[in-house]
Amino acid sequence: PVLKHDIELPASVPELLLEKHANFLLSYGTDKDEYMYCMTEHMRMSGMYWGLTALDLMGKLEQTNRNEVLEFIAQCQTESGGIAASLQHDPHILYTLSAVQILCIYNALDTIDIEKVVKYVKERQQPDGSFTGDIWGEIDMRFSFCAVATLSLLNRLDVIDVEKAVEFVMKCMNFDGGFGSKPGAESHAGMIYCSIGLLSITGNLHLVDADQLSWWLCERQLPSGGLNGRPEKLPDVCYSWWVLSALTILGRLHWVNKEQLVKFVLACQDTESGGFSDRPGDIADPFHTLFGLTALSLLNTDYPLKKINPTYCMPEYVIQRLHLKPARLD
Ligand SMILES: COc1ccc(S(=O)(=O)N2Cc3cc(-c4ccc(C=O)o4)ccc3N(Cc3cncn3C)C[C@H]2Cc2ccc(O)cc2)cc1
Ligand SMILES: [Zn+2]
Repeated sequence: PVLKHDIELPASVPELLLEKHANFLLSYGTDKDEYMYCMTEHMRMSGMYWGLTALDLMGKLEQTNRNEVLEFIAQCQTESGGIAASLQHDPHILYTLSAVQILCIYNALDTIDIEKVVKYVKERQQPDGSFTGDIWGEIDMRFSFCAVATLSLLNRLDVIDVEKAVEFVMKCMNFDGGFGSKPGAESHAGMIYCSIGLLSITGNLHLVDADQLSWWLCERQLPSGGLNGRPEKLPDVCYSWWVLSALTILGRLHWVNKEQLVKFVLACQDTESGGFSDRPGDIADPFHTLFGLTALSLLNTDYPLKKINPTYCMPEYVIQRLHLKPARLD
């Protein structure tokens, strides 16, 4: 039997409900007892990065409490220099990147000890060029991207062995042109974003077969217009980001059907609460809200959204303010 790997879109989809999405994000986490607020404490720093970046894209950053956020980040920096997701939590490279991204958006890098952040990230690199996520030793190519993105935002890529880091990423490339989380792991759109992002920052995009990889990426688009992360999977709005950002860096964004994808993304809006969910009809969250908006930003729609930088997943004006020029194939 043919397995169902796609969804039916409703006949009509709502317009972009920007005010509702802004209110959804601004009120997320105000009720400290709210179920989702408690359930996401372990990734609070990333949740704040997703919400603040989405609000900035909508031109609502001045409605956020800048001082409260900066105070929280400073309190989350630990003895090791690494930054934790929440107070009293352990530091991790995922949350160290999220914190540095937020500080760059607020133009407030001087509110934490940068030298100690650099030391923490440097200590994560292994002899084979790979990176651990924290002191417990888990290796994942995601952490290589986090390390390189964090250090490049701080203009301190000099402290790690970039060549070895690139060597490890290329060991994660598969015969289908895609990338997995470790050598031999299956290709996944999220891992392709991390590897292409790292190669973009370090100026090594010539190492990939752009046509073969872009073909694998645009194969992610389904009849519903949505994109999935691997063959045989259901579409999900966050894959719009992983796939579109990589295709943009590879200079082949035009290979996807823009109109159908825009329709899918708009169908993922929650017209009641505001925000985007992974698929039409599911619960909205800040993670999918950011990636619904970044997809519309990358697709050059007429909606009043700021440009997103495909390599760093941060507003383009912030990357320009930092004088960063991540490479792209044209
Ligand atoms: C709801 O189940 C999960 C599963 C994994 C995670 S995760 O932290 O490993 N992560 C990010 C992620 C976050 C959310 C979410 C809900 C509410 C908030 C508040 O900010 O954020 C939801 C999902 C999610 N996932 C899981 C996912 C998304 N689409 C399909 N799935 C299975 C992604 C996951 C991995 C990740 C991706 C990017 C990143 O920067 C960090 C982690 C979180 C919740
Ligand atoms: Zn998703």
